Amino acid sequence: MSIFPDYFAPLHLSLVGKALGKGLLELGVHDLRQWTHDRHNTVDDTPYGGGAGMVMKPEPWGECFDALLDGLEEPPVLVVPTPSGIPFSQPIAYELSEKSHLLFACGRYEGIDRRVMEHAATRMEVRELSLGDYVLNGGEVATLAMVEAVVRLIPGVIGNPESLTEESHSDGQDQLLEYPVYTKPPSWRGLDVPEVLFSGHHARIAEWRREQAVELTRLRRPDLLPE
Ligand SMILES: NC(=S)c1ccno1
Repeated sequence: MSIFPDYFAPLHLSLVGKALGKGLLELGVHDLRQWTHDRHNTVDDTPYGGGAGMVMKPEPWGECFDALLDGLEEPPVLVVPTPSGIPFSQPIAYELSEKSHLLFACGRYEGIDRRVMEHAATRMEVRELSLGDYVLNGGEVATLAMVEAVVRLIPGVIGNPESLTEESHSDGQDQLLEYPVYTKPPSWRGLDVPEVLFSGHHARIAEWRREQAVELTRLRRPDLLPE
């Protein structure tokens, strides 16, 4: 749900697009203005208590929920991308990938009237999630990122599911950052591929990759290292 539905055209590309084509998931993009009734399709108003900017009115959201939940066998999960949310993470992506229906509420302006999330919580699970400690102009870009992170975990979307086990933040990597990867040529602009990767000695290669992952994590994300 967004006032800029065209933001989601990229979801018809690449892996998500292929998954849609294979029927592994369905995608609906809903223009919130469809649930306004004035000639200007107004979705915002001035904030109570004063302050800069505008706040998204609750009425269009409520009517949008009514329409989208109508006829659903079970309630969806409402995901609200917001800088004030719980940090989005790979474990949360896995959790969401197992849900049957996700709704993404893309806020704009100074945000969505708080009563929208309070009302939504009476009829579905609500997850206010943040991509990081920075502010975007709206929830659309964050939704694109979250949808990609979630959809790629749906069985059948990624050709080789093994590749999911060795990437950063995966269980197969103990949530460490991913080790460096190389391909041909063996030497490029004076830079050589580490010899161990030519050894054919799988145990040594695995050990080297683990060491690299631990070192990279220690340098960049010591918070991810096991206690
Ligand atoms: N950091 C996130 S998710 C966000 C949403 C809107 N602005 O920032």
